[in-house]
Amino acid sequence: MNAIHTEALTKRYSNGRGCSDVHISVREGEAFGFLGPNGAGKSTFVKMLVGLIFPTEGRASLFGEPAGTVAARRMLGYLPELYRYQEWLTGEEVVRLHAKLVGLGRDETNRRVPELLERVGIGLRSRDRVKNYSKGMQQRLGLACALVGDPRILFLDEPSSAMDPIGRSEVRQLLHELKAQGKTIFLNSHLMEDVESLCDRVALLNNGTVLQQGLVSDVLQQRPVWKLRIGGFAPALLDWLRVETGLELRVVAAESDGSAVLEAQLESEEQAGWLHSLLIGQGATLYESTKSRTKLEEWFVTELAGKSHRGEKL
Ligand SMILES: Nc1ncnc2c1ncn2[C@@H]1O[C@H](COP(=O)(O)OP(=O)(O)OP(=O)(O)O)[C@@H](O)[C@H]1O
Repeated sequence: MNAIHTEALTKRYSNGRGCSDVHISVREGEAFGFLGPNGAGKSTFVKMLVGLIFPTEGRASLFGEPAGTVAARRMLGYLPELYRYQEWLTGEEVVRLHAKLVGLGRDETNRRVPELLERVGIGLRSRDRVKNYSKGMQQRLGLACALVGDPRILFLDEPSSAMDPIGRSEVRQLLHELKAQGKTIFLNSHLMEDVESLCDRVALLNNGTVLQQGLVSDVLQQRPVWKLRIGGFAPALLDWLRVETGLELRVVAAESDGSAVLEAQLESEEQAGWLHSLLIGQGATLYESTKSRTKLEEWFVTELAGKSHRGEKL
């Protein structure tokens, strides 16, 4: 059974925006990255899964329970994109409140709350009032609240957007630990590196609909970029190669001694070999040739290139 399953899930706000016809399946223990430009509909989709808004059409379930029901909500933890906690309470009180809301007993609350506050990096500040917390601290608090019920599925909407690089790397580490414990993670994020290192699968949303989805490993293998370090480079050689091969070759670096690094997206090792022989045939020296994986960010940009999107700023 899938941890998350949606069929034609659609939310149309009165202004016609939202998201439409989203089909997604996430297996238990998987980390799923939900990507897309600002305003694509990522938060809208998550809000339907956690039961905060109702779909206009379509269906969604968590471990077979219809989204929005008590049975489904019991299984999830949620860190919203726009989090705000009771600023007159201390961090510890906020997490205790959430423990109560998820029905944790006293002993478990007493054990879990300090442990979680420590784990998300609030530790010593847990007795300060939330009004004295920075945005990053409040986001850490939000993570503790999402985790307090030990949920099977975690919905995280930009979980480290307010954090400094140290905070981001701590969150990254925490998410890896949670995944290793078998939690299912649904991650909305603009941080491609985080998605790339954590997620098994991704979907790319644009203007409310899914453009592409698949395994991260497949996406990264789609168009490997080759880097060729050569000697004897001249602009005329590049022009000749472009015409001869029809490839989009780019000069990444060119030195006055004639050495240069060329970059190209190639389909196969054979094509790379052919390019090598053409270069050598033209009198260039091939110092090094390496295949690098396509980064998710390049995929994101390439897939969206030339397409209109809502392009909203945060
Ligand atoms: N309550 C609402 N009423 C009307 N329109 C809304 C509402 N909430 C969101 N929208 C619109 O629906 C679209 C999707 O918004 P959503 O917040 O889901 O996008 P997002 O992909 O999460 O964006 P971001 O990356 O900026 O957080 C946007 O055009 C947004 O302006």
